[in-house]
Amino acid sequence: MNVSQVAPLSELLGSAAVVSIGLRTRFRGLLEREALLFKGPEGWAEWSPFTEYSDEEAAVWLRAAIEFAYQPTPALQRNQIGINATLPAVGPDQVEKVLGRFGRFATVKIKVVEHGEDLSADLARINRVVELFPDAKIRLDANGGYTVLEALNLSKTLLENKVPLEYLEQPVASIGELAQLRVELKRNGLEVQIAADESIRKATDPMAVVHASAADILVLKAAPLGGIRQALEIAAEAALPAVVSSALETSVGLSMGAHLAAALPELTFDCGLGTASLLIGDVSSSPLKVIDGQLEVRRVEVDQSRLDTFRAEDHRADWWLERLERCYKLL
Ligand SMILES: O=C(O)CCC(=O)C1=CC=C[C@@H](O)[C@@H]1C(=O)O
Ligand SMILES: [Mg+2]
Repeated sequence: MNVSQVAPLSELLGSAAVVSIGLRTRFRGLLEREALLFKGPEGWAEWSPFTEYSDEEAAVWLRAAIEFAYQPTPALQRNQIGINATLPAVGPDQVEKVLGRFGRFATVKIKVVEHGEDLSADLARINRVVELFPDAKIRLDANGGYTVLEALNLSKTLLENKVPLEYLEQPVASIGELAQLRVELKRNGLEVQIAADESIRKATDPMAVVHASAADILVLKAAPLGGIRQALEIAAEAALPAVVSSALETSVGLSMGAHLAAALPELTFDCGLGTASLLIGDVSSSPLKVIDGQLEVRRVEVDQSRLDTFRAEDHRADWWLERLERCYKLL
C-alpha cells in the first residue's frame, strides 16, 4: 500500500475527530482512553496508540488504521467471534460487578501483577472468579510482570487448586524467559500453555518468539502489528494457534480486530475483543456488542452526537493532529 497515494494526509485530517472516553475501572493504569477516528472509502477507522508510545511505534498503528479505512478487508471465514470477559486488576470485592457487565462468557482473562502487589492479591482475584464462575476457563495476563520462578510457582498452586487454567499470557518479560519457563513447566510436569503478547507486538521481529519455541499461542492485535494483512501473515508463518485481542479501543477499533479474527483460517480460542464494556461510552449508536459471548463482525458507523459527547479538549485534539502529521511522514 502506497500510503500517500491511497490516503492523502489532507483527507485524513479532513474527517479526523479526537475523542476521550472514560474507563469504568482503571485498566493498564488508564482512567481515560483517547482515540483519533477518521473515515475512508471502506468506512471508519481508529488510530489510538497509547499516548506514551513513540512516533515510530504509533506510525505502525497508523498504517493499520489507513489500511482498514481505505482497503477492502480480506475474505472472512466466520461472521461471529467467541469473546472472553476481561477483568482488570481489581480487588476481589469488585469482581462480580465488573464481570457482570460482560453478560454470558465461557472464558475470563484476568489481569495480574499490575500494581506490583504480591502474589496473594492475584490469587484472591483469581479465586473469587473461580468461586463466581466455576465453569469459566481462566487465562492470566501478567504483561511480563512475573519472574520465571514466580510464574512457575503460581502455575503449581493453580493446578493444585484445580483452577481451569487455559494459558498464561506474557507471564515473563523476555523471549528468553518465556522459553525458559516453558522448559521448566515441562520439567515439573505442569501442563500450562504460554501465550506471547508483548513479545510479538513490541518486538522488532515478531517471529523471534516462534523461532525460540517460546510460546504455544500467539496474541494478535491488529493495530500494533500494522494491520489485518500483516497480522494474518504472522499467524500463517508462525503456524501456531492465535487469539485476537483488543488494544482497548472504541467499537471502531474493535471492528478491525473482529475482521482480523474473522479472517484467520482457524480460530479455536475466545478473543479479547469485549473491552468496550470497560469504557463508559462509545462513538456509535450501534456499537459492536457482545451477546452471549459472541461478537458480530461488521464495520461500525460513527455518530456525530457521540463524537460531540466525547470530544477531547482542544489542546488534546491539537496534540493528536500534530502527532498524526508527524507519524504520517514516517510511513
Ligand atoms: O485481551 C483482552 O481480553 C483485552 C485486551 C487487553 O487485555 C489489553 C488491551 C490493551 C492493552 C494491554 O495492556 C492489554 C493486554 O496486554 O493484552
Ligand atoms: Mg496482554
